Amino acid sequence: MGLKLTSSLRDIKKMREMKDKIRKDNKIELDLPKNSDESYDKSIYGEENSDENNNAEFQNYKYIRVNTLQIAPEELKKRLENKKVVLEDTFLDYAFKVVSSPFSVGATPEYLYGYYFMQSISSMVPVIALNPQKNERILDMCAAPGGKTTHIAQLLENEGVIFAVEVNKNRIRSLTSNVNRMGIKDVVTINTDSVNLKSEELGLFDKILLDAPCTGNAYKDSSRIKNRSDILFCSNRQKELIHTAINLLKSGGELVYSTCSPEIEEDEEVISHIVNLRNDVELIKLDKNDYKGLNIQDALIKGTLKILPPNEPFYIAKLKKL
Ligand SMILES: C[S@@+](CC[C@H](N)C(=O)[O-])C[C@H]1O[C@@H](n2cnc3c(N)ncnc32)[C@H](O)[C@@H]1O
Repeated sequence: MGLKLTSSLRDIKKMREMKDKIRKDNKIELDLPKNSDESYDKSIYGEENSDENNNAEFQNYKYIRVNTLQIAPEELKKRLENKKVVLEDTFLDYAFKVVSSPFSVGATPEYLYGYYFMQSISSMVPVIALNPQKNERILDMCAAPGGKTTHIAQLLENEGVIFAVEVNKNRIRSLTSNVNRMGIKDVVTINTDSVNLKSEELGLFDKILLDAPCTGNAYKDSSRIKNRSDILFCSNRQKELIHTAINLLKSGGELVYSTCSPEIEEDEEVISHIVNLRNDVELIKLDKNDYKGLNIQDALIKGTLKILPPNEPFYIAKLKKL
């Protein structure tokens, strides 16, 4: 099955307009390719229907993140290997790629015991970039089903506080169920719209993760149809959310912004918007070399990262409140 990653947005004219718009903002450095816009486009998204991409869906989701609150990675590895699951190491000592398995890895007793979470390796990067530390107050603004909330919790070793906010009532159930399954004790779940969160009610945070609602990607949803109005709707919502996020950060506090959409309007443009509009934020540069084994590169804004096929597409940026 070929995966279509091209779209009208990737028209060269459109790319030029977007770059010009971002280029006008002199606060952030752009990492533009030396060659043409078209080759940048290809280098980001790959060729449409290329053979390389055909196996991508398998590669994306067959990763497990070991819940180190419950079991040591080597112990879980041994248990799964005894059941003929073939695992491969990743750049994280607590995450493995599932090369093959005689059964669904979501249907094992170990999964039910909360020993691991299944997610793409790309979706672990925002939490690594956030670098949560014990005893910090952390806000996860768009939390369900909890892949990143539970990842933050294991790094805090149940010593900290995580406020996990989710607007969708049904999805908050899956968040709560994952938090409980994984034996996490320091998460407060809140069912509300994060745009309306106020520091007067919640206090200020050391770190915030804004894993924003987005139009997604063709790897996650091969039938994904994105149109211009969906992308702009998401982009506007993302800009509102990131404003709220900055308001909720302590001075010196840090925010990681991520999406699993490759669209510039939902990625670079949101960061460009906030950095240029507000005087109380600055970009913290992320280093692609910190994520060995992933197909990752600087995005149009240098120091913000784009993860590319065959990994699940993701955009990650980090900001600091001054
Ligand atoms: C990309 S998903 C988050 C995935 C999650 N961070 C994880 O790692 O499992 C975005 C989530 O944000 C929720 N959401 C959308 N708009 C929101 C808002 N205004 N406030 C809070 N949550 C929102 C969606 O319902 C969805 O569950």
